[in-house]
Amino acid sequence: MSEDWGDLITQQEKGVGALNIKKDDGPSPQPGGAAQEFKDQPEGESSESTEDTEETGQSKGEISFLQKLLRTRLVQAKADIEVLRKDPTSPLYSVKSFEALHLKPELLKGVYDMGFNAPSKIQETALPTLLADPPCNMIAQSQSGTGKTAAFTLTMLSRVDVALDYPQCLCLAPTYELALQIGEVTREMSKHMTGLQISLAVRAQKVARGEQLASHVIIGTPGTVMDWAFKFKAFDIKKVRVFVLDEADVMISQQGHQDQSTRLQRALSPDCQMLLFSATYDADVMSFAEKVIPRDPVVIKLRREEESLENIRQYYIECSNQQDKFQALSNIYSAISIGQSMIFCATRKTASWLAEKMTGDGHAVGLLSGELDIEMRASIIKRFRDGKEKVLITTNVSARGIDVEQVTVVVNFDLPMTRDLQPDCETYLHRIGRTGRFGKSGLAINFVDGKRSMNTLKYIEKHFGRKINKLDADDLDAIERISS
Ligand SMILES: Nc1ncnc2c1ncn2[C@@H]1O[C@H](COP(=O)(O)OP(=O)(O)OP(=O)(O)O)[C@@H](O)[C@H]1O
Repeated sequence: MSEDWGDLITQQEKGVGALNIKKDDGPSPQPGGAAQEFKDQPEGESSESTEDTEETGQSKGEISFLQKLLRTRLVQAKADIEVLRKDPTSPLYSVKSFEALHLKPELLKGVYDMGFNAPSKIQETALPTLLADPPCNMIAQSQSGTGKTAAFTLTMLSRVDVALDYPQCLCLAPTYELALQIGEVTREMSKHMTGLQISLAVRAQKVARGEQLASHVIIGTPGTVMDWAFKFKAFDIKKVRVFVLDEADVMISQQGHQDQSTRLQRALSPDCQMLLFSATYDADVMSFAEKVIPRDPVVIKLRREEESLENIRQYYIECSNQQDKFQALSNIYSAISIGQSMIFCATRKTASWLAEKMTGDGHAVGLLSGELDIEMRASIIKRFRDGKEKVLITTNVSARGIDVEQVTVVVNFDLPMTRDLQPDCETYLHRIGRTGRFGKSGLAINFVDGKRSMNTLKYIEKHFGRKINKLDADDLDAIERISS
């Protein structure tokens, strides 16, 4: 995925046609830019939110996009794959290398240039089927970060004929930012495919009446794609050979998107290859998937990665109030050298208070919270990933999907609770499961202030069957020892 928000922002300034992304020195959200479109969209429900304390102002699309920005690499997924074929006699192919897929040499070069040495689990299972002839429809589910985008991008680029000057591949994404991300991956992967042109069908991009697109791949949001296809007739949807619907689980959170996607799909030629990707396979996603991907799709489901707390040393510190917690935090930061850390607070108010206190103490702190617009949050994530800030203070917004390699310490300034104030073990796992990945050891420190939070801690300890040791915030030697 793109690591450069600046690139994404500048793309909005370009006209329809080939992606011609100008490099930008850093995040420079444009006031009034196209990302502003999101403010008008309905707010999504985050299962991580609680009414008066948490982030409630974000759509699923925004969350998905921010998680992508926080992720720096492929999530390792377990091998448990379920493949449902309508034709039980079909062999289940699997490839262990990109060479085995017999890609066009220029495409293979693009894949290697992106640093992909071998296909991921979902890619190794899906790609042989995706690239087989005759083309076959597919519904594929696997958790975020397992390589789905690369899988369908590769499919589109494998099937495109650069000699033909009209759109042949159409990819729908639920939001502007997600569409731009896919555009970025497609651009990178196709960089050796001379003449290949990509158009972004997002609200900021206009087509003139009567204009005929000569680009080969269109990536966009359903509403704009519909306008281009039906209102402006800027391309002939019947000539599309590969249709991809990405992030179906996010897409269905908006009825309008569902309807638009379905209308577009119905206008496709019957022999167009239709693909749907989703990070989850709840019943509502599957029923939408079956509606929008008819005609015997192959269904691939990859079991969710199970995170483990094995490599993470967990501690708790008893404090009497917020100020006391801050003091404990200061002791920790003075006693151990921390690469990068994330601190989770229950409320925006606490998060802002803490950010101010820590900044006053000379720490380089980023504050990520829901009241900021998406451009600001993207820019904060980029700065943190680039190491410009060592501490990221946040509420639950970023608990999931964080995979910033340098994060060695996670602090629960407040323990995670559900909406009805019960211990939230799942969020705890997502928060601290982000350090200590890939065999590295991580450190999680929990602040406990009072009976309720002590009960929460005990509950979490019991739930995971792993001891959370007590730490004395005034014993600097002990704090020093836990870091070694
Ligand atoms: N075969 C591969 N080898 C190494 N890295 C890969 C490979 N495939 C994808 N990646 C990288 O892993 C990360 C996640 O991949 P990708 O974005 O395709 O996942 P995804 O399943 O589409 O995630 P989401 O559901 O959030 O869209 C990206 O940074 C991508 O560049």
